[in-house]
Amino acid sequence: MTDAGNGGTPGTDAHPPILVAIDGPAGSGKSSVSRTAAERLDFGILDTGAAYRALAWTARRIGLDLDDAAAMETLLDAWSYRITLRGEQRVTVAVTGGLSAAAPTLAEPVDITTEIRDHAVSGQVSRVSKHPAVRERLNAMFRRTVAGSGLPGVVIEGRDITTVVAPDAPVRILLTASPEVRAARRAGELPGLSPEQVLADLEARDAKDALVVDFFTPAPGVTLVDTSTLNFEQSVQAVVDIVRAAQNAAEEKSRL
Ligand SMILES: Nc1ncnc2c1ncn2[C@@H]1O[C@H](COP(=O)(O)OP(=O)(O)O)[C@@H](O)[C@H]1O
Ligand SMILES: Nc1ccn([C@@H]2O[C@H](COP(=O)(O)OP(=O)(O)O)[C@@H](O)[C@H]2O)c(=O)n1
Repeated sequence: MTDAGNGGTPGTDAHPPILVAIDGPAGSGKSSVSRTAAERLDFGILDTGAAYRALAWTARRIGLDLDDAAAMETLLDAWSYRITLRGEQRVTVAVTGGLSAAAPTLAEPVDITTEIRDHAVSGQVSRVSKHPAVRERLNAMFRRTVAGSGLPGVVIEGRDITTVVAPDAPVRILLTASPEVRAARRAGELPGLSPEQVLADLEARDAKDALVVDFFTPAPGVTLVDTSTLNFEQSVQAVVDIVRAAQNAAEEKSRL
């Protein structure tokens, strides 16, 4: 498993980046709102769900049992993963070492940016993300990626960023919206599926994911942003305002 990013030269940054941790359930706007907010702040963006999706995609491609924690750990040993932290999102994976015979087409990096959004991957990804050992290894990769990014700041979004991956981040936000609003947003992206089917799939995935991490209740110190009645622009502005207020407060404190 290798670290990922195109944000800078790893290991050469004098200051660790300012972290903005954002969690929330599917369809709350994490990816899209976080990405636009990061652009406005001139920060990078790390979409952690993409790694779980990419791991599930790779395991399915090789024909591994996603419920088998040991098989997922063996895959991680041979897995090379990269994601961009700036600009258009690109996700690539490769499989080397002992597993490469089972996946000859993955010997060189393959771009799976589009494939990881497939409905089939969304339906299976919780089988991979439920394994504590997988989570620990991906979390360590996320921390290394951010620390070595060379960027002034990184917005990192997922399900357990505010609580596990970066509990000390100076800004921590939980984005929520009602299930109906989240399903309606997702249905807009999946024209082949009925809104009822999208709502059922989304609630089923949230229920499975919530067995492992709590992303519905803000942990102490985490700011709740309910986007149910906010449009996209208002949601982005709410996040940017929280980050700017924290930056101003930190500057004020350093002057005292
Ligand atoms: N506040 C909002 N108002 C309207 N649409 C939104 C809002 N937030 C997100 N969206 C749209 O909803 C869809 C799902 O958002 P996304 O960022 O993929 O959610 P998540 O990453 O939390 O699953 C996207 O099409 C996005 O553009
Ligand atoms: N920090 C994270 C991020 C994602 N995930 C898992 O990865 C899956 C895909 O995450 P995602 O953020 O791409 O999902 P969406 O909310 O965008 O649909 C989730 O359903 C979780 O199973 C996780 O367990 N922890």
